[in-house]
Amino acid sequence: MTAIEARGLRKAYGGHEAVAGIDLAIPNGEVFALLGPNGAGKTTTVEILEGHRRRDAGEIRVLGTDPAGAGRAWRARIGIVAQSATDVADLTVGETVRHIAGCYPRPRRAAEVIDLVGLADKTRARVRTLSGGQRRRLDVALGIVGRPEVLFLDEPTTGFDPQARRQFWELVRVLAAEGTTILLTTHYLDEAEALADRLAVIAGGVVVAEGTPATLGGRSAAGVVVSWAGADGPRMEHTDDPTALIGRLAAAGTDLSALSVTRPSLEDTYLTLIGEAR
Ligand SMILES: Nc1ncnc2c1ncn2[C@@H]1O[C@H](COP(=O)(O)OP(=O)(O)OP(=O)(O)O)[C@@H](O)[C@H]1O
Repeated sequence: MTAIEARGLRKAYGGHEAVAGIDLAIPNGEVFALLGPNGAGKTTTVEILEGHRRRDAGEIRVLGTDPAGAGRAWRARIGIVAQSATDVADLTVGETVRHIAGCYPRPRRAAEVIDLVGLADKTRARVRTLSGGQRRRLDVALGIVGRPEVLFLDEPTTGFDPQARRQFWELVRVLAAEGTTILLTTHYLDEAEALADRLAVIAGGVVVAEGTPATLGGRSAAGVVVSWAGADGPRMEHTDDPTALIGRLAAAGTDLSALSVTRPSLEDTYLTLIGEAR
């Protein structure tokens, strides 16, 4: 079954079309990343799919339901980590998570969720005393406490230190292994590469490329760069056939002790796609 489906999605603010015809089809259990520069239309798309923003046109189904008219039962199956944190009253971390857990029919245990996001030692701390990254971890806890079938993560790791990001990646893998469908927006290409089964690049409100991290934008078919230590200093060559090139170098008695063969990184591919879309 397709967990998230959008066809011909459009949304304009005043005269500006922020989302200009987006199609998405995300099967159950997939981790899907939306990439794109600031203002590309990612958050608008995600908020429409969450049922938090009206669309101008297009067909949408999330868990088989149009989010625009969906009720409490549907909402209980959805988890949201929005880009801007929701204001919470002057509660502790533990009270906040327990309070939100109470809104769901079959929540995770609050202590388990707090532990999963690495805030166990902050359970009794007031939310207003948390650091930015700790506050973001709490947002993630609130997004997953209801045991959602579909989880929307809008730039979830902004402000995380490197260790917290790795812990969060592990958490996403656990949720994915449990069968959660996850739609993630991120500006971290390493995050998309580490987590996403598939990804789409959005620019100017349209999808400019879609694929797996390995194949996006023809990445797997793109040539490689072979570099080695030449007699007169470092040498490099672009080639589609590294085996033949290295064979020729070896036959010519070239020193290959510093040989390297590299494909364009996901970031290289992304920047090329964004550049072409301008
Ligand atoms: N409430 C609003 N009113 C007017 N314009 C808006 C509103 N929300 C978004 N926009 C505009 O729509 C466009 C898309 O914004 P959106 O937030 O969807 O982009 P994004 O891809 O999520 O960007 P970022 O990476 O910066 O979060 C931008 O030009 C933005 O200025």
